[in-house]
Amino acid sequence: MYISIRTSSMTIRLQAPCSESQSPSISMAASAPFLSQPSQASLTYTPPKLTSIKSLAELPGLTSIPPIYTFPTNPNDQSFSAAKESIPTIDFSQLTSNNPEERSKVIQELGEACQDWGFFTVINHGVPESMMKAIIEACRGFFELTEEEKQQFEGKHVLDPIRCGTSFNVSVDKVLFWRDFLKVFQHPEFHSPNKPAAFSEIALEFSKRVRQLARIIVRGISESLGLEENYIDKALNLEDGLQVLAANFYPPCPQPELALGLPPHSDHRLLTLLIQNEIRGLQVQHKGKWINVNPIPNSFLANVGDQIEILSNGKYKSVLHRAVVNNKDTRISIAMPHGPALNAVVAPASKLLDHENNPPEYKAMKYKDYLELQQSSKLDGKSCLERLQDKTV
Ligand SMILES: O=C(O)CCC(=O)C(=O)O
Ligand SMILES: [Fe+2]
Repeated sequence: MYISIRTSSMTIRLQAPCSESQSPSISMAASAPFLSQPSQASLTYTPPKLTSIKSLAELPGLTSIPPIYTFPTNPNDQSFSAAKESIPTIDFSQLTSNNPEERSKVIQELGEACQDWGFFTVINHGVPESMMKAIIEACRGFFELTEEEKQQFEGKHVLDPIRCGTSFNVSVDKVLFWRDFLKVFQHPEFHSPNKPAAFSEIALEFSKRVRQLARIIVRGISESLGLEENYIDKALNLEDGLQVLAANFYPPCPQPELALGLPPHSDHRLLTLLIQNEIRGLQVQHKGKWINVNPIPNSFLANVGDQIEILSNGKYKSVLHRAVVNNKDTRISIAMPHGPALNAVVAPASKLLDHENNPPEYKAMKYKDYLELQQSSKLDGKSCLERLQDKTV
């Protein structure tokens, strides 16, 4: 399938991926007016392979987006909350406090945040701001590598420890997303692209710190559910838990109202901790309406993933969120999802079940199987989690 893009000086035809057998890249076939006559063989132009939204966004004079990036109905659905509600804040320092009253208060706040929002801002976390900025710049440096350099890291399988690409999964996406990504496994084994040079050192330090935060927050969540502090740690073997650095790059888009960076989805892990540059773009669904998230400097945005929804038997829901794009600035976000060990089986905690009044709502599944299912399917709301919801019990 070919699609045309008009820039102020030429028309470019792109070959869009349309079947699973095609590689996750878009090859550009030239049809600039001055090259359009096949007889002019000497003028044959072999354009570079277009593998990223960054290289498309940087085409000089791009004024419209190719139809493959255009949603049939307005993707930026207008049902925004008029209320001035904002995501709750959790003071991380209180989670590690020796003062039992302070700790029980923050555990309660954490439980309420998980139940009412599924999202919360984490402050006083102790990760130096310079480190947060350095990892964002390291990721920017990765996306700014040449297309050829990045191609070395184009993973083929969802369990490849280093994988970069564009959209979500171009072999299943019907409409492409205005986003490039880099996903790197950080734990139980640390991986890193070898470019840019400083990436590895910064990523190692940053992910260690973030994993410590995540484990302490997960203990707090466990306690807030009325489980033992270490219940989730032990049940899902978090010592070997999967931690991924998932960086998103959203360049300026000439028609931001027609495109999306990421569609509404829930995160499939236990807990994601996200940082972002100063550009807005994330929206969270709350009480059926979308809320714009304002980036708060020096904080992490945490959200509950599908595995917490399963484990809590639906008491804490993984919440839909999406990324919109803009026509001025590049937005970079780094999500650090923390999951169970790949071979752990996730099921509702038995202590939270009562077979008469609170039967299990989700089937048990090995985390590795869930991960493969989610990453190889179309990103579509909570469709993956819904496959586990056992309505027959
Ligand atoms: O870019 C964002 O803020 C959202 C990223 C996200 O939802 C994800 O990577 O799962
Ligand atoms: Fe997400």
